[in-house]
Amino acid sequence: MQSDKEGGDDGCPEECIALSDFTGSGSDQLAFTSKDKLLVHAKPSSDWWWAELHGVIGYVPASYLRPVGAAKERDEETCLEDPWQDEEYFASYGTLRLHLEMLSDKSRTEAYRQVIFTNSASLRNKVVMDLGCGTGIISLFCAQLSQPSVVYAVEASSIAEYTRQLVKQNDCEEVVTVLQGRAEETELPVQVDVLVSEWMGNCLLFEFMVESVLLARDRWLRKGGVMWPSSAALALVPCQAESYYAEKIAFWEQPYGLDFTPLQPLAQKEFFTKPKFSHLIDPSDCLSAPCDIITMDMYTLQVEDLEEMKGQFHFCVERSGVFHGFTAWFTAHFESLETEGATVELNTGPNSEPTHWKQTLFMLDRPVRVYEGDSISGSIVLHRNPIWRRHMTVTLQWNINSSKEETDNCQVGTKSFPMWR
Ligand SMILES: NC(=[NH2+])NCCC[C@H]1O[C@@H](n2cnc3c(N)ncnc32)[C@H](O)[C@@H]1O
Repeated sequence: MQSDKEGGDDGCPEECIALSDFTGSGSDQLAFTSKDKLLVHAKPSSDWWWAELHGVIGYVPASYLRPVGAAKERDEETCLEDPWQDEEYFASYGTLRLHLEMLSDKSRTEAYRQVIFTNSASLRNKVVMDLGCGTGIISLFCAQLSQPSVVYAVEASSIAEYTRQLVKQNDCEEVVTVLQGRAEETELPVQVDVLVSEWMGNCLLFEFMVESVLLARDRWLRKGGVMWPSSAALALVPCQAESYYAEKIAFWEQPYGLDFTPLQPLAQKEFFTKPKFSHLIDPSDCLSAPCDIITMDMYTLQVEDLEEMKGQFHFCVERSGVFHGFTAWFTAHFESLETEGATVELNTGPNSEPTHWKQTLFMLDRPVRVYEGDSISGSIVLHRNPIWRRHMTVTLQWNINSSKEETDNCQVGTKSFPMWR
């Protein structure tokens, strides 16, 4: 409600600077670019403001804006230079640690070899782009198992210098061309028939390397070309996590005969605010059948879709137990180059061979006893961080519909988990 003085009681109109690009979706949202100066006319809610830019007016996400002249956040200072944190990101891939981890992951690496092997005939004379090739393993599989005309192995980190040596060492120079640089800045001489990449991060999206893959698709994949993976899905299941809960919370009940329970709220905040990466869930800890709550079609997905990925779920509790939280993982599918050919699946869930991603555990603040026949329904939102572009926040909202009247379970809950900022 506007007050009678010049500005409103929410300080409007107020000039704000954009901290990051916002492409917006829906006709009433106003798109803008990082560092644009917008005039905020009203702040109807804490999340969405009514603003104007170059004479156009619409809703904008408040978290993307900072009032002109307001003190810059430390994060904002550093992130305006490098919202992608590329320096440390590509430095981490310039050493062998992560490449050793990925190459040691047989499920992951064999899945890509299987894709190349089962499509070897159709890859003959094809032009392939391996985006983020790392040590070049996928490109070497292509050269070793099939006869593509060329594979452009694109790699931004300094490992690319060694990738060139590996290509030479394995007599693949005729086929594989290593291009050092970010895919977004790489020029290829031709369009490609196949764009292959191993871009999946924890919880599928973390690192947001997928944005680079979508941009390369739009720029270099020829009409009718193939994306590998062709699709990907995020799976979720309500679960028990008794040992993790005991390790982090129950521990304080009586260490060495003393009562340390006043530390439990601190422990819950410290250990359960962020998701737990590399969690190995035992299938017996799943309280229901999992479901795919977010699916990504790599042919139609748009970069702006990545700002906010939403999913709904409805789980029927199949076994009584303690609902400690949710576990998430992903599957990726690689369609065949031949019509009617077999699709290859990379499944990082609890019923498949473990991978280096393992699974991701989201712990509730308070465990809830649930019973067979109960249902847990709700929603998940993966909200990309408007400032730190490789990060996101996962917000889970759930309702427990108990099949037993007498239980006093908390029926509704919601929690947001930063990954990592
Ligand atoms: N599955 C993942 N989460 N990460 C595994 C693949 C990551 C590899 O791709 C490289 N990489 C990531 N983004 C890019 C990019 N835009 N351009 C070139 N190389 C890249 C990165 O340096 C690393 O070698």
